Order: sequence, then structure tokens, then C-alpha cells
Amino acid sequence: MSEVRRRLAGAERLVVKVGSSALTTAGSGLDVERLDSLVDAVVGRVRRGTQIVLVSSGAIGAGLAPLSISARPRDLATQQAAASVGQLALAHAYAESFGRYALTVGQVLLTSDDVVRRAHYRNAQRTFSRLLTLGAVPVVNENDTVATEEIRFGDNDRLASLVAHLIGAEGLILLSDVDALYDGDPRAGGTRRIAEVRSESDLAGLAVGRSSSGLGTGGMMSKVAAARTAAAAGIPALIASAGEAPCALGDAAVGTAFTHAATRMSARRFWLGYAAGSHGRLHLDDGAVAAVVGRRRSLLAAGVTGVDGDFQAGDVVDLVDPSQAVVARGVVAYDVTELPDLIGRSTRDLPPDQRREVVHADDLAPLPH
Ligand SMILES: Nc1ncnc2c1ncn2[C@@H]1O[C@H](COP(=O)(O)OP(=O)(O)O)[C@@H](O)[C@H]1O
Ligand SMILES: N[C@@H](CCC(=O)OP(=O)(O)O)C(=O)O
Repeated sequence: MSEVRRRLAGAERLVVKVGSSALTTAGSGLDVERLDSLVDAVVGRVRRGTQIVLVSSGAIGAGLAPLSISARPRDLATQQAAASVGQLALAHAYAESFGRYALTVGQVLLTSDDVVRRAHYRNAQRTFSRLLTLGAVPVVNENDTVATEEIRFGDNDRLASLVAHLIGAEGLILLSDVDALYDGDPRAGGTRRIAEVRSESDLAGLAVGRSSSGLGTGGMMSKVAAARTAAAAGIPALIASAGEAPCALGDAAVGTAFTHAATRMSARRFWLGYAAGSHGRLHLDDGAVAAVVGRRRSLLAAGVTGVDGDFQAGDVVDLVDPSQAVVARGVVAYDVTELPDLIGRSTRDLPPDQRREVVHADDLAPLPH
């Protein structure tokens, strides 16, 4: 068995995320039998002494039938109305289901502000920590009813990877209706299962698509992105099917395992790289990319070829290479209006009050390609 699977099997704190497609069916809504099976598996692991935070989708799917809506709505207002009805049903079902084992659940509904703003982040951290020490199982979802288009996470895979870092989890398990990552959409047939993702090169050439059930949001694409985010931050991740939850939460010998980076990323780097929203883009030349990503140097005006967006000094921006790939994120030291006069010029040619770095090395987080 691979080291990453051993880690997942032995983790003392886990985030388990389950998708809408594993819990709900179009037309009939929440499938309580499947939810009970998932809870059986989670409780099995909790009884081995593991602290588990459950991130559960399904609110929108569970709210459709009670509102006589036949297909997943596209507009935000109807999705929010469905989530409002469905979240209640979901929370009730979890309370009943864990109640079979005399376990208490705590509902945690998060908006992106709760992980993007540092003070909120720490507050959420305290709540999770207290719930876990009190022996409750936190059940998390996005606070869909109040999230506007601008501040939505939109997909719970990403939310789960952020929560995994936030609670200091030792593993992230993403459960869906598909048993693993394949090299192409398994609906097409003739595709090969990927058992291990050890580095970015294992993902090269894969065709990763969207949801098949019409109930899920991000499809396999958002699961891979979430697993990569966790792995880059030092947290091993597994993509498996909810039907195989007992095994995924047992010896982790199923699904696709993502090997984690050797060192755990600091909270600040993680926040910069994955949680904070970006306000704009700085375009870098090849020399600047090598300095910033390769040698972890500060970004100087000389290596910037262009800027776009609407940002002020202190905002988080994306740093993009000449092929337009985002290679890093950082806190910019100038307003967007100041930069056009400075970029491309060497530091000694700049006025003394504008010789500071465009992004200081301490405020930079390189991203995996
Ligand atoms: N390369 C791929 N490997 C596996 N599944 C894929 C791939 N590309 C697309 N998919 C689809 O992604 C779906 C899972 O995403 P989704 O329905 O959003 O799940 P969830 O609701 O659990 O978040 C699978 O049912 C599968 O059809
Ligand atoms: N917050 C939404 C789920 C959004 C989402 O990411 O869904 P999924 O792709 O099924 O994990 C809900 O509860 O319906």
C-alpha cells in the first residue's frame, strides 16, 4: 500500500466531503438510505478515534422535490430557495442518522468571507475546534441562501479543501458517484482509472469534465482542483465513491490517492494561494517568473510587462507568466493606477519613493502548474 494511503488510513483528523450526486436523485430528492450508509461509515471511523468534519452538499437537490421543481434550477434565486428548504431536510436527516449512534451533529454554514477574511477564519477555526473537542460531528455546507454570485464558493470540493487546511486535517476524502479519477470521462467508455497522482505530471493529458448527474456542480474538475490544493498544502487526498465509503474511510485502498507535499504550507501562504480572492493580474516576463517562482525572490517593477484589474496597494493579485498561466499570487504594494509608469523600469531608474518591490517575497505564494 502506498504511503499516502497509509497516512489517510491512520489520520487522526479528516475532512470527508460528499457530493449531491451521491445523496440525492433528480425527482425524488434526498436519499435517506444512502445518507445512512455514509453515516455508518463515518461513525465506523469516529469510533476508531478519528475526528471527522463532514462537508455535505445536497441542499439544493434535497429542496427541489418539496418545492415541486423537477430539474436543478439555473438561476440563483431559485437555487437559494431550494437550498433553504433542502438544508433543513439535510440537517434533520444527519441529526437523525448520527442519532442512531447517540452522536450529536453541529451545523456549520460558511460563506467565502469566513475563510477569506483572516478574523473570520480564526473564528471558524475556534468553532470547529470546540465542536470536535465536545465530541460533536460538524456538518458543513456553503451558506447558499445568503451567498451572492460574487462571494459564492460555488463548489463544495473547494470549500472542503479550505476547511481541511483550516482545521489542520491530516487527510481529505472526496466522495462522489464515481469510484475514481479516470483519464477521460468514464461515461465515454474505454477510459483508464488513475490510482495514484504523485505529481503534476500524472495529471498531464487527462480529460477531466463536468458532472454527469445534473445535480453536482463542479464535476471531476473541481474535485481534482480541491485534491491538488490540499496536496500542495501538505494534506493527502482521496477521490472515491460514496458507495465505497467504508473502505475509503477504512484502509483507503480504493479510489485515486493524491500524494501530499512534504511540508505543510503556512496559514498565510495557504490563504494567499487558495483562499483569498484575486483583484487583478500582473503579467511577468520569463526572467521575473524564474526569480519569483524558482528562486522565491520579490517581484520588481522591471519584470512586469502589464497589469489589469482594479486593485489597490494591499490587495491580493494573480501573477501570470507569458503564456497567461497563473504562477503565483501575492499582495501588491501599489495601486493599479501607479504601476503603468513603473513597470519595465529598473529599480535605480525609479523615483526614490517608488523603489519598493511590486510584491515582496514574504507576500508571495507560488502555485503549482
Ligand atoms: N476524468 C473523469 N474521471 C471521473 N469522472 C469524471 C471525469 N470527467 C467527468 N467526470 C464526471 O464527474 C462526475 C462527478 O462530479 P459531480 O457530479 O459534480 O459529483 P458530486 O456531486 O459528487 O460533486 C462523475 O459522475 C463523472 O461522470
Ligand atoms: N451547496 C450546494 C452544493 C454545491 C456543490 O458543490 O455541489 P457538489 O458538486 O454536488 O458537491 C448544495 O448543498 O446543494
